[in-house]
Amino acid sequence: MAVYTDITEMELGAFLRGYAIGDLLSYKGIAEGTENSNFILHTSGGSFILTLYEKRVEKNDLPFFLGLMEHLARQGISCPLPVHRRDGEIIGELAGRPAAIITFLEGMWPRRPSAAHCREVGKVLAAMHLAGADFQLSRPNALSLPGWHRLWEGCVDRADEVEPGLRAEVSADFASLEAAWPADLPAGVIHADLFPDNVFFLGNDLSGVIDFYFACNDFLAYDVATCLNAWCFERDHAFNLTKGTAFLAGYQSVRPLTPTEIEALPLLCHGSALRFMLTRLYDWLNGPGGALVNKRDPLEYVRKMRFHRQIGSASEYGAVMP
Ligand SMILES: Nc1ncnc2c1ncn2[C@@H]1O[C@H](COP(=O)(O)OP(=O)(O)OP(=O)(O)O)[C@@H](O)[C@H]1O
Ligand SMILES: N[C@@H](CCO)C(=O)O
Repeated sequence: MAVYTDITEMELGAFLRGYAIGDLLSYKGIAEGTENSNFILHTSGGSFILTLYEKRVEKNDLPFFLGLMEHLARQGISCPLPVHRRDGEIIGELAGRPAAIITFLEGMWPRRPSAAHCREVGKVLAAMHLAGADFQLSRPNALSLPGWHRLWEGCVDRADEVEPGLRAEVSADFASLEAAWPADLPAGVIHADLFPDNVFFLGNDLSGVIDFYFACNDFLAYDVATCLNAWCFERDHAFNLTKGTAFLAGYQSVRPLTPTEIEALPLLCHGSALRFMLTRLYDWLNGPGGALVNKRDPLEYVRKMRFHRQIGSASEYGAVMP
């Protein structure tokens, strides 16, 4: 569930008087998502998403996230456009939380991504990387190596409860990834969480990208690695080379990867798999409500870590050297 903070019609009415988006016709909470409270609003001016930002999102980061959406939308990327209030601001306050309204995107996220979906995602990821190049704000990746360590400290003592031997396995990964992590690859603004549930399609056409709340500055190829993990594995945990090839070809049709980026992919995929394993493991062990609702499986990502460890070259993902 993702309505942590409820709002009354009166509160919402007062909040909406700050905007020029017409009269409220209806609103309801959205069950999907895990981080923030989201509502769909129908007004005489159209449909919108209202988000109340919960604990995990730093208020100081909101100008980066919302400013990025506005920047990308203006560059032709199909993503939500933050709605400005009558006073010109895009961040307000509702029910004691920072809150914003963004435009509604039509479409559905693909429950079973096809190679055609993967190709389109590759293209839009590369287009976002190019469009982000002249975005003026920056935000370091809070979930790179030092952030992974902080998460791990919160789980290490109980890791073996999730799978015996996990503690030793992950500790060894930290050592090898830290020793080899690249220092110098093309960098810029990355989405950092471009999973299928954050990409909408109308049929086979990509209609929009949402959820920029992990966006940050990091290696562009790290975003490529995250998508290989999120889009190109099957439910039985096997890597699908056809999907990997389609995703990378889509990406490279818009922004060719450098040979150094391609060579780094196995390492970046391994690191990105560790990153998502860690947030999942942390939530699994420390999240609210014990073992209840909406918890994502850390072991899915342990399997991906194991897969990437034995990769010899990025051609095994479908990458073609320029
Ligand atoms: N601009 C939008 N247009 C249409 N639907 C949207 C839009 N933004 C969000 N949604 C809907 O709200 C749901 C939750 O949004 P979002 O993914 O941003 O939430 P979240 O709490 O950050 O979740 P998580 O980080 O776990 O994905 C989405 O699955 C989608 O159904
Ligand atoms: N995409 C993340 C969830 C939070 O955005 C995951 O699958 O672990």
